[in-house]
Amino acid sequence: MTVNATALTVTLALVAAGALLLRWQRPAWYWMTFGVTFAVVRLLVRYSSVMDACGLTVPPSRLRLAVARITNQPVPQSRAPRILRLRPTRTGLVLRVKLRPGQDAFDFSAASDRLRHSFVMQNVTAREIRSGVVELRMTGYDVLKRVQMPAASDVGPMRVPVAMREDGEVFCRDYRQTPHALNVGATQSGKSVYQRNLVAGLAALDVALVGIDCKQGVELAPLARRFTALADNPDTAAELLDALVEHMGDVYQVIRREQRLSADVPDAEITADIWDLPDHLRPTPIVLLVDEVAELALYATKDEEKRRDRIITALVRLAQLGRAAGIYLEVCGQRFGSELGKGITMLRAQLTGRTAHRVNDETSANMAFGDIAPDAVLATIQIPTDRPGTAVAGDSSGGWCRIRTPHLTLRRAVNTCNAHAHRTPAIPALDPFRPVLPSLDKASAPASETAPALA
Ligand SMILES: Nc1ncnc2c1ncn2[C@@H]1O[C@H](COP(=O)(O)OP(=O)(O)OP(=O)(O)O)[C@@H](O)[C@H]1O
Repeated sequence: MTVNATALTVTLALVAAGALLLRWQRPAWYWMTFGVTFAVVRLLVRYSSVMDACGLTVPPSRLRLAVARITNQPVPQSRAPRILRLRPTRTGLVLRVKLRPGQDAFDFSAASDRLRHSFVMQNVTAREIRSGVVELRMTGYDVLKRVQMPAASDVGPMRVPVAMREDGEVFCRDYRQTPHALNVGATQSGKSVYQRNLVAGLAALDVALVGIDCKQGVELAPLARRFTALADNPDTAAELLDALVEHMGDVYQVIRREQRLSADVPDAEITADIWDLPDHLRPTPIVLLVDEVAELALYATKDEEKRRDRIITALVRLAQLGRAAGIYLEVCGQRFGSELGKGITMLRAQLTGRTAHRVNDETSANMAFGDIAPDAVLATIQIPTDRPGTAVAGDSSGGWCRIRTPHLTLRRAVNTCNAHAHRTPAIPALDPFRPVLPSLDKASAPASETAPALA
C-alpha cells in the first residue's frame, strides 16, 4: 500500500515537472497535451461568473420576474450568453455564443482584454458570425513567439499561407481577393523574410514570378531558378516593366477576342479577367515582386529622372489594369510616401493589401495605414524591436491583425525554389529578362541548411 502511494506520488510529481518544463520550453506542446484540458475545464466552471464580472450578462426579463413572484420563487439571476459550441484548436479555443437580447458584438470586443485575463488565455478576439451569434477566438499561448505553421493550410490557385495571426489563424495572401499589396518596414524589420515566405509559397503554384531587386539582386537572385524574369538595377527594371505593360496589352487582346467584342470597345469597359477564359487560353498569372521600391523612385540626374518617371508610370498602369490580365503587384520598401515624388501616392492607392513591419516613426506607419485603418498605425509603432518578422496586416476594409512570419532561411527558400524550378513558365515577352543559370545538375548547390545560399 505504502509502495503504491509512493509510486503514485512520484508519478504525479514527474508529470507536474514535465508539464512545467513543457510550459516553459514548448508552449505549443504544453497546450496540446495539458493546457487544452485545463482551459476547457476552467472555462466551463467559471463561465457564468466571468461573464457576470465582465459585464456580459443581462438582467432577468419582466416575464421571468413576474413568474418568480407568482410562484413565490427567489428572484432569478442575470443570464450569461448561451454557449453554442466550444471547440479546442491547435493554438487555443473557439467559443461560439448566442447573444441575449440587448447585447451586441461590440460588447464582447470591448471586453476581450478582461476575458483574456479571466480565462487565463494569451489573447481573445471577438467577431460576429451572423446576427445574434458571436465567436470568441482564444489562444492558449503566445503563437507569435515561435511561429509554427500548421502542416496543412488552405492553399488555393492564387492563395498562399505566409504568416501566423495573433488569433492562431493562418494569414494567407490571396491574390484574387487582394490583387496588389504594399509591405513597408524599417531596416531589419523582417520584410525580406516575409517576401521569401511569399516566394516559397508561390513557387509550388502555377504562376510566373517576376522580380525587381535593386539591391543588386541580393534578396531575389538566389531564388532565380523559379523566376521567369529578374531585374537587379533600375535600367533593366524600366525595360522589364515596359515589357510587362506590353504583355498586359496582349493579354487584354486575348480576353477581348474570346469575348467576341469588336475592337473599338474601350479597355475600361472590359470587365472580364483571365479567370473567365477557358483553361487552354488562360495566360499564366504573374506576380511582380518589387524589393526596395525607393531605389526605383530616387534620381540624381535629368536622365535618371526620365527613367524614374517611366518606371513609376509603368507601375501605376500595372496596378490599375493588371488585375484583369492576371498581373499582381507586391511592392516592398522602407517608406512609401509622397516624398518619393510624383505618382507614388497614386500607386499606393492601388495597393489594397497593406503589411507594416516595425517602423521607426509614426509617419512611416501612416504611409501604410493612415488612409485605411488609423488604429493600426498605433499597433504598428508598438511592434517591439526584438521580434523581427512581426507586422500589422490590414486591407482597405479597415480590418487589421498582428502577424508574424515563420523564420524561413534563405537556404530553405533556395531549396524550395530549386525543387519547383521545372514549374517556371516561359513568357515570350519576358524572355530577354530570364535569369541565365547553370543547369541544376552542374550547379554545385549544396542542399544543407548551413551551406551558403547559392542558386
Ligand atoms: N519571422 C522572423 N522570425 C525570426 N527572425 C526573423 C524573422 N523575420 C526576420 N528575422 C530576422 O530579422 C533580421 C532582419 O530580417 P530581414 O532581412 O527580413 O529584414 P529587412 O526588413 O528586409 O531588412 P533590410 O531592409 O535591411 O533588408 C534577419 O536577421 C532575420 O533573420
